[in-house]
Amino acid sequence: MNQDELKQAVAQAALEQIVDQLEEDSIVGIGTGSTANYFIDALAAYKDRFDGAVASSKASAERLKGHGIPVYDLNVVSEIKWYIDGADEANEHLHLIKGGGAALTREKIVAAVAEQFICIADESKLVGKLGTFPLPVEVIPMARSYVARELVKLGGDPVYREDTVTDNGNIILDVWNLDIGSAVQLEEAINQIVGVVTNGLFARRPADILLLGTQAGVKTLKAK
Ligand SMILES: O=C(CO)[C@H](O)[C@H](O)COP(=O)(O)O
Repeated sequence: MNQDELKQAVAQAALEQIVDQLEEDSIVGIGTGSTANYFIDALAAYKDRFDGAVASSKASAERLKGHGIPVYDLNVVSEIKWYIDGADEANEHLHLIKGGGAALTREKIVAAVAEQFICIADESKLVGKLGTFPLPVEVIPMARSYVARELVKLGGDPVYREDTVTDNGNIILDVWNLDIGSAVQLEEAINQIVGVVTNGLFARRPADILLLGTQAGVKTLKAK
């Protein structure tokens, strides 16, 4: 199977995990990216079995609406049972790096609200140590240079992602060469920098389940 087929397989596996539990008032939290897109497309076949979705990006909201799935503002939703989303990297603790698609802040918000975060990824995303993929940091535009200098003090090499404006009107710094020892500590330290909206480390709120698409089938990983 190629990478896209692996992504499609984990999306299908995630659907199978939740489909029997869907109720007419269920709201499903939906992530962003190509793997999440496969999940949206698979979920569409069951759109009459649940109420609707909350999306972590404008792009996902458009895709959901294109399938006729109602999309709710998070502020009118009190309960989300599942959040289904991809990742750029995952480790055995189910700590993640996310934000390759620049949606990290909304992803983190929906993940925080959800009871269960089901991460879906192909096997290339599982790593021994996080940090080969540059860590995305969403930053208020006027703070870009200041935040970049502070990230250098933390040992990283920030690169401005040109031509990218997030759905929240901010910019992204991709931070290379970070030594991610304690992901929780680093996540908190970066978020303390004034001007940072949030960073793409999901360690304080890791995934609950990682469905990993491998050549030997879909594996289910729980945090170690
Ligand atoms: O964090 C994300 C978007 O901000 C995505 O989940 C991540 O980039 C993985 O994308 P894909 O499923 O296309 O490999």
